[in-house]
Amino acid sequence: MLEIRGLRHEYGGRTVLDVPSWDVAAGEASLVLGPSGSGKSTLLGVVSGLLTPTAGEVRVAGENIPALSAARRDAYRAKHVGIVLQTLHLIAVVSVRENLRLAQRLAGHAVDDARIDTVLEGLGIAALASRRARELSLGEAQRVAIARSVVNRPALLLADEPTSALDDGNCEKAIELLMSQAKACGASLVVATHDHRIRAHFARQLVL
Ligand SMILES: Nc1ncnc2c1ncn2[C@@H]1O[C@H](COP(=O)(O)OP(=O)(O)OP(=O)(O)O)[C@@H](O)[C@H]1O
Repeated sequence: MLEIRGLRHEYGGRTVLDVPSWDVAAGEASLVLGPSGSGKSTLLGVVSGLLTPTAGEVRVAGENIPALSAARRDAYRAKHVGIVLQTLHLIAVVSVRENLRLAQRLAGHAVDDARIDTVLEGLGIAALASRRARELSLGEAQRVAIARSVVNRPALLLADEPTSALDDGNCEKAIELLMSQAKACGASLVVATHDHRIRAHFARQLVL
């Protein structure tokens, strides 16, 4: 699903990311570990097509993402990539359902409330559908962000520090939910973190 070759990224002539070779198979879960500043967010930015690397190939289902035009990269991200960031970026003043409908529209899909209900039920938050995002607890908001990331059945689910703000119980739950949701849509999961608590969940690890 994901094949990286000779990937390098520089800021101001300083190399901040250097990944000679890395593969993630379809449906596989993989952890990217590294201390602050080691390039984890840069790697996810490149894989999601938000950032054009200085050099290298990033193939997703055979397509070299950095070589696509900006418009095609946006379309690729909307259709095939789900992203959960540490800052959840929910739209605070609209309902949970509207947040998910917006994700469907942005991906060019028709609104599908049945799909939204299925995803919310799978995450145990069906009762929150009409609540405004700003009225949610952190744990609830995180589940909504996971729901939004999978609502369009992505091929690739990326999570940047999804657990570092969570206590041990919620940390376990968040990882289990990410894994079960990735499995439910057959997505490859890539979690970038410096949180060593979640290491044991991942057989495959890339250390930056
Ligand atoms: N826009 C930018 N301009 C210049 N340098 C940058 C920029 N973005 C990131 N960097 C630098 O690139 C390096 C890698 O940053 P990155 O955010 O990828 O690390 P990270 O491993 O995700 O860190 P953290 O765990 O703290 O989020 C850091 O040294 C950072 O200072």
